[in-house]
Amino acid sequence: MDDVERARQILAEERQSIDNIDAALVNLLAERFRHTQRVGRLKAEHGLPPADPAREQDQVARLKALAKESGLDPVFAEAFLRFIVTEVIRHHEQLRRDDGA
Ligand SMILES: O=C(O)C(=O)C[C@]1(C(=O)O)C=C[C@@H](O)C=C1
Repeated sequence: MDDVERARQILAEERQSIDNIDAALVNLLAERFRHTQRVGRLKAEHGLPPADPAREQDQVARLKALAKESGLDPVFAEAFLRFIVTEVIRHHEQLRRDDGA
């Protein structure tokens, strides 16, 4: 096997690992959103605010520490969490509107 062939084989193996990880991430995100939908319904039913900035601060601090330990860029970890939480809050606000309708 020549060098290029070997490189192609490694590339294919790495891509298989990446595909597996992407599938796990999607499954985990779906599971997270199932929980946040329950939280959103609870908040809508009881008139609680969709966003909780204090809770978010704790989550960001915890995830940044975990990211550092794992060798992941903590700035990226924070941006990723904020991206998800922004979508969750949008869902919560929709549930609040549905509940009030
Ligand atoms: O914990 C909550 O109160 C949630 O609504 C969940 C969640 C999250 O996605 O982690 C979303 C919005 C809040 O601002 C804080 C956290």
